[in-house]
Amino acid sequence: MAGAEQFRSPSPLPSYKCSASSNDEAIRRATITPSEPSSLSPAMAIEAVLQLQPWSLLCFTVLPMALLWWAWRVLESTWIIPRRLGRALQSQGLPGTAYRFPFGDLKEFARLAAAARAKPMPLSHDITPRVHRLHHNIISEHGKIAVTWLGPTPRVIVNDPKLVREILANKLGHFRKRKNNGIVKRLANGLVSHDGDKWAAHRKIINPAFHLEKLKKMLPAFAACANELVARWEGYVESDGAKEIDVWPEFQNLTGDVISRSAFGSSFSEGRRIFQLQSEQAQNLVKMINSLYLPGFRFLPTQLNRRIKANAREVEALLRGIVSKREAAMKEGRGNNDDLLGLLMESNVAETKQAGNSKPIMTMDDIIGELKLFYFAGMDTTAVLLTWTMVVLSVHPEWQDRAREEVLRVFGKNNQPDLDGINQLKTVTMILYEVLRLYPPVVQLDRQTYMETELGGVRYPAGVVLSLPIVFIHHDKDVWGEDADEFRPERFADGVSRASKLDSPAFFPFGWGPRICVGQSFALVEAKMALSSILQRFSFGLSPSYAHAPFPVSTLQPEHGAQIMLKKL
Ligand code: HEM
Repeated sequence: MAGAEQFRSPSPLPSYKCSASSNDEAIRRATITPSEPSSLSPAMAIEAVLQLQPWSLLCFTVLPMALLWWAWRVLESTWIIPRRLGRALQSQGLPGTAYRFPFGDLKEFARLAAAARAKPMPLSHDITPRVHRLHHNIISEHGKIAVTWLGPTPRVIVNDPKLVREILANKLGHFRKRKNNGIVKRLANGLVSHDGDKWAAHRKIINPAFHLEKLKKMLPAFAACANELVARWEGYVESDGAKEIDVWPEFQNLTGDVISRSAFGSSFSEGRRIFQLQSEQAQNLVKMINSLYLPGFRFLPTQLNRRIKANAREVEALLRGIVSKREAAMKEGRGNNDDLLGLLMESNVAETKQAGNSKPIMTMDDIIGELKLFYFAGMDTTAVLLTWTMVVLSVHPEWQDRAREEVLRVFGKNNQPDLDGINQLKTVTMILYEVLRLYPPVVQLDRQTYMETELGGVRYPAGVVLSLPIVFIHHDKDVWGEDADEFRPERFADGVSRASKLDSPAFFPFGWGPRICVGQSFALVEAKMALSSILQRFSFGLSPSYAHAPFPVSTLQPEHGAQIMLKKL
């Protein structure tokens, strides 16, 4: 830099270079040679800094300090804290791969993930070797509780159902959800991203909208979507032949439509656009996670980031329009509260009144965040449940026949399934539970210790990430018996709590405790309605082109689709 001079300041101020032309006076006062260090008093240094031009102040003081602070935070979170946590766990003799910090397991993980992706597996319900292979290997080597590192983050894998229940029940408030990264929050800033009082207030408002009694009002929406699906399939299939259909995208459309219709009633067509955009956003998110994703990368103007932003803006605008219209209608007494949005707004008003607040507990932005989340949390989860059910019933035609017999007995061949009838479907329920056990849509839950806590005889410091691999618990022979990898719906004949060998439940497809899935009844009624409509009209089997490849993306999806041969009955 032309004409630059140096001055040295006493600790803690670092050395600076500044432009003499713009700061002559400040530099004259502050410049000292190494031979006269004692002549700079702290007051002089502060005065010198105060006299710098704003831009040089920024360049030579604020920016370096910010950089130093950022570097310290990175070092702290990627090295110092993880090492401390890892050492605290090792010192208690917790088994695992704790010494392979930080890249040993990452390399192993990449190798196993590549091997898992390379080829489909034989059609077996034992999917654990393919899904989360790293955790699978660690558990088989080190037991039900083990430490590992995923990159710089130490994790404790907890594979014991009793401890999983204890963590998820969170009676003492020692555990919290792992903080979402910013992208997930931007896609759906709702219940899943909240903690503490905000979560509790939102959950209290949202719960009533999903009560079984309220779902009755949404049943026509469920039925309309199921009818559309089967009518489309009937159009594909010739009357005497069989037709191959990839049911995975079909069910994604169905579940997106169901949420649009049950959330927005008459504004359904805008809802459909939202669900298209949200699906694309979910795929973009996966692309982002699969690419080299480093903190801060999301702010770069890459094509993917621009697309994500544009989508988010459009979804936001559509939702804002729908909510504003509904607010106006409610003020004029024309509000419709037969759909999720109406029920949510009604519950918001009631809770706000009860709390004696002048401002609504959930703001417009909050409501938009929750609506986005319904798509994000409710679409692919239910779509994969239906997809794996079709695959499994194709492989086990005897159960397909039993389910069809039950559906025909309850509804006949042509009658529209209703809630009373749906509640009588015992075999269908057992089948869906068994599919949720073998192919849980959410394969793993994460929690983090919020404060030092004891669990199963080990003291965990605050900040440890706990991975709860639901998929392994659901396939554990100690829990379910030697036939754990087989499809045996009859194990649920006496309900969920009697299904395993243990005397307490070990079935967590919807989570457990206070944060259990708010939409579980919604999802099950929706799945039963769709499955009943399909069983009433079609028989089905696997297509020769089907390749079994369960793969965990955000949910446990069929990597190469789910090609099913449909035949009209
Ligand atoms: C088969 C279908 C579904 C499965 C397997 C499923 C699974 C789950 C699981 C495991 C959780 C707990 C996450 C945790 O504890 O960290 C959860 C939470 C949640 N689910 Fe679902 N879900 C399904 C359908 C739905 C539907 C249809 C909706 C809404 C329309 C929905 C909305 C939510 C919401 C809002 C949460 C957050 C609850 C909270 O944090 O308080 N889910 N779901």
